[in-house]
Amino acid sequence: MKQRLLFLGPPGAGKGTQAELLAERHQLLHLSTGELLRAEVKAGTALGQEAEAVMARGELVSDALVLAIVRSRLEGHTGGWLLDGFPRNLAQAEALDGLLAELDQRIERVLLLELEDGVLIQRLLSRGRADDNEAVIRNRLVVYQEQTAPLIDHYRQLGLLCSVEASGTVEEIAGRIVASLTD
Ligand SMILES: Nc1ncnc2c1ncn2[C@@H]1O[C@H](COP(=O)(O)OP(=O)(O)O)[C@@H](O)[C@H]1O
Ligand SMILES: [Mg+2]
Repeated sequence: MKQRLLFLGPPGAGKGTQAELLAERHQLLHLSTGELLRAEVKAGTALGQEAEAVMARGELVSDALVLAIVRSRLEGHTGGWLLDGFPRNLAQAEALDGLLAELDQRIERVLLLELEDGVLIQRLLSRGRADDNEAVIRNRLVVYQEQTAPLIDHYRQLGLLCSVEASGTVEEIAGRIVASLTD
């Protein structure tokens, strides 16, 4: 099975849920930049203080800050990994390429979780995180379309992209993901 993966898709598509499940079942390192940033905010670190207001608006925190977080976790890790919420724009994708070249590793597959906007918004509203109110959700979807969606073509051109229908139950989606990683 492929062991070095990116999860791509809009907020609410289920990246975190599926990434956590897959990581646990296949002993992969799960790196969610959103989770790591929220932990920094909670701990009140300098980094967290810098990120908090940006996250509350649904915008992206600085590429340098996020890259530093990812770098610190991937350096020294030799096994498989699964990145969720990173890269989120082309600059981050290029920075990741540079980091992986240094580590002599490469992305084996990019899983795009696809789901229609209406369902995404319903899922996010029922989740109720601090940045899950309607105005911020709309902004996160705009930021996704403008900054993150261009990564779809980028990874398609590299022959790494695999689309997965992200509707249905957690286990149904997990089944589709595993099937797409073993072909
Ligand atoms: N790679 C990243 N670059 C910049 N900001 C990020 C990144 N990852 C997470 N964030 C910040 O954390 C917030 C929440 O991210 P995340 O938990 O991944 O949301 P979701 O999974 O709902 O898309 C984002 O709206 C953004 O402010
Ligand atoms: Mg998430």
